[in-house]
Amino acid sequence: MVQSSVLGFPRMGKLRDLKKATEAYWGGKISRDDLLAEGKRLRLEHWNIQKNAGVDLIPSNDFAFYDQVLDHIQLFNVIPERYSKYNLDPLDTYFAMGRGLQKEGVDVPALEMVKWFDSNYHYVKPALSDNQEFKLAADPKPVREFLEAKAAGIVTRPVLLGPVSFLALGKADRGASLNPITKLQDLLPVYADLLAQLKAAGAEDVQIDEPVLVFDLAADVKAAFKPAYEKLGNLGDKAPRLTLATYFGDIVHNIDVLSSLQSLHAVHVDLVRNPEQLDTVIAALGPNQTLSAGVVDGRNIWKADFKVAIEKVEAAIQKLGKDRVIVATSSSLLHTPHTLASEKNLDAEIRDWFSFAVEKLSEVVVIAKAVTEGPASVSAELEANAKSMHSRATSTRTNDPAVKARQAAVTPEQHIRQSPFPVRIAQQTEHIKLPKFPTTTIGSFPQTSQIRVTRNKFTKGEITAAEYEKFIEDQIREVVKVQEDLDLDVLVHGEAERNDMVQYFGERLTGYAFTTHAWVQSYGSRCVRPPIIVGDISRPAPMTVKESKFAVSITNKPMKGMLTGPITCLRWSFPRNDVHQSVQAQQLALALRDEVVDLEEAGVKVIQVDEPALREGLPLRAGAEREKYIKWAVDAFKLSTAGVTDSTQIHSHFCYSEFQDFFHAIAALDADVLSIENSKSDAKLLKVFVDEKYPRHIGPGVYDIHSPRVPSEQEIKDRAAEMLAYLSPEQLWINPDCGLKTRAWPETKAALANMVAAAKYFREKY
Ligand SMILES: CN1c2c(nc(N)[nH]c2=O)NC[C@@H]1CNc1ccc(C(=O)N[C@@H](CCC(=O)N[C@@H](CCC(=O)N[C@@H](CCC(=O)O)C(=O)O)C(=O)O)C(=O)O)cc1
Ligand SMILES: N[C@@H](CCS)C(=O)O
Ligand SMILES: [Zn+2]
Repeated sequence: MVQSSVLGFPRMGKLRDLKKATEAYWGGKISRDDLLAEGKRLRLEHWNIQKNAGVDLIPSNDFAFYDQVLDHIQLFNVIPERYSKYNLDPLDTYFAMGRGLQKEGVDVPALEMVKWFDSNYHYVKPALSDNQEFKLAADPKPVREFLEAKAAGIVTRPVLLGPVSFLALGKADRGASLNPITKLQDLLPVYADLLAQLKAAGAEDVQIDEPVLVFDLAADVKAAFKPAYEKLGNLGDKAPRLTLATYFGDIVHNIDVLSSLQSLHAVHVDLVRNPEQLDTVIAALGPNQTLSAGVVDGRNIWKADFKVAIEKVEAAIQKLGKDRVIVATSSSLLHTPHTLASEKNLDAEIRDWFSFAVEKLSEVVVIAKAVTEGPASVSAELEANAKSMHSRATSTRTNDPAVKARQAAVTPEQHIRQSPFPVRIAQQTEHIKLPKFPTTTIGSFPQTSQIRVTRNKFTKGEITAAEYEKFIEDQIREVVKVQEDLDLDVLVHGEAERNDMVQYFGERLTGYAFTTHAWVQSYGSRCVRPPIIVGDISRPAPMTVKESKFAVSITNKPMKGMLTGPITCLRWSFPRNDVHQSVQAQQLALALRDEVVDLEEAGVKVIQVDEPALREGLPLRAGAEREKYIKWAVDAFKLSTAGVTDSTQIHSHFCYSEFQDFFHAIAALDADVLSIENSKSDAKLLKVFVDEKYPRHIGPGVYDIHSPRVPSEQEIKDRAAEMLAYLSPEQLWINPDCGLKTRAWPETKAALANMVAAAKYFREKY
């Protein structure tokens, strides 16, 4: 029998219940026990949904109050002393590491948070000390949650992040210099103990995620797999069987590693992303090993094409037999929204093309049944699926000849600014008039609950468009006044009218569908509702001009227009899977180009086009695919921005971007000013700008915006002084790491006041 399996389920709940409970706990509105009870309720609900859908292998320990990697940091006691020294309740230590804490004598910033592979999910990076010791937590979470499910009559397959990935995704803590992978031998006994406890609790199978296998691995990381799994896979009756899971890429380049891991029970590969790896992986399996075939997309919302999926699984069965194949989601379903059932406003034709997490459970079950019992056993499901596939493939909604004609007419010249940077900056200096060390922010100001509630009322028709517009104008007025009082140099309008920097644009572009409840966790309690690209994209009307024009009209200071770039719009939407992403990016670029030109005409002299997802889209492995991506992605940005005159200053913003291996792409954008996230990284990383003789302006973030903590003026001065070791005073802008939408007003004003004071200090000094 071919079993069905799921690698992980979204944990927020149907109505973002976990977000609400967690934020209520942080705000002191519910107790620790209330929060723990809500976590338990959600876990049980999610296990039952999977059980009722008929899934054979149901995950546990995929739940986390903040992040699954952070769970492992606490599980193995990789807790830096700056957090443990306060002897907080374990849950509060956990949140302090995730989001920082500044309260009642505690003042500690968060651990670094970075993107999870090429997704829009963020994980907390393990930070190891030179003398790092590992210790398994008492009452380990994976065992506790396994027993919790078992008590409810559901035998689950616990999910662990494997030791090699845990270490390879970590780093040396501040002041330490170790290479984390050198600690493998010390970590393995802790895993062995954990596996033994899981087995004793009744777990027969464990899913052990080693997603780093999709990367080009450093030799020492690659070499770590064999000793790790020789130990963990040979614990005999004392341990569960291990299914090693990889996702978001292929493992063909590391296939020798796989061949050496004969102690594993099963290997999971992502056959949505890389179907071509199937034969190589099968050939590397030992005679008793099982293949977990990831054929239902865990990263997108399109219905699986049953015909294609079944063909892949049948191809595996041909070689391995039915008992050695499992049908699975390609990755955890964490990256998909909870259920399509919550969407009441979707057009019926389009809705029929989608499948969210709950619906994907049925997909793995149907595919497993089709290959176990034969297609006749699920003929109705197969027929309905074939109809949906046909409907989408032939729909006129996906095809806009006018968009295609415009794309065909794009010329190389449209990607290039009129003059080179020295000419442009001279004109911009004249046109915009800025001091040295100009201060600015990244765009958004606090999205207060008043803003969200008012928008919600407008969406529900409880207030009129005119009332909402007036409300937004008042918000802009307030934000402009605050910035003037703070004496910032380049102002922003605050983005109060935007629900999200991508969704907002998706809702204004033709070719998109958008949802009401399709939330996906981005980090911690924060969620996003990615709009869905269903067809060719165009801009029926200006999207941001009204608010920017209004903002320009109420101040004498320069006002930045604020747009989300084509690659970020693409990556943080659910993209089409029937058209290459480069085509979708170019369509977005053309729509944004018109918006940029309209903003310029409206008197906006500075325009920022955010591209925080540019780095995230980089193929995970070096090689030709990467270079191709960089070419089309950079072209899309340039196409969107190069329609302006020299005196208009183009900014771009990047957060979450490790730019060391990506510098040439950022440089190729030819943006006049870059603002980049830098406050939690070593300023030494800026050396690349010197080495590469980067000529244009840069604002490396001087403080972290993810935490409510207020940086002191001195801290900001120290940070900027470090930057000046690498950047010239003429180049340096002073700004935060990213937008301020998640912050509250008191900390925002306090932090910006310190930032402006620090900038003035340098202005005096130079
Ligand atoms: C910069 N980042 C972003 C990423 N991806 C995006 N798509 N957008 C981003 O900005 N990826 C990388 C980072 C991740 N960072 C963040 C930062 C902040 C958030 C965030 O705050 N998310 C909000 C939801 C934002 C939103 O869409 N709000 C809507 C709906 C608000 C709402 O909850 N309404 C209520 C009713 C009103 C009320 O009572 O409050 C409801 O529907 O029930 C809006 O403002 O209209 C979050 O709350 O998590 C995400 C990623
Ligand atoms: N302009 C956006 C960028 C976030 S990456 C903001 O300020 O929120
Ligand atoms: Zn940002």
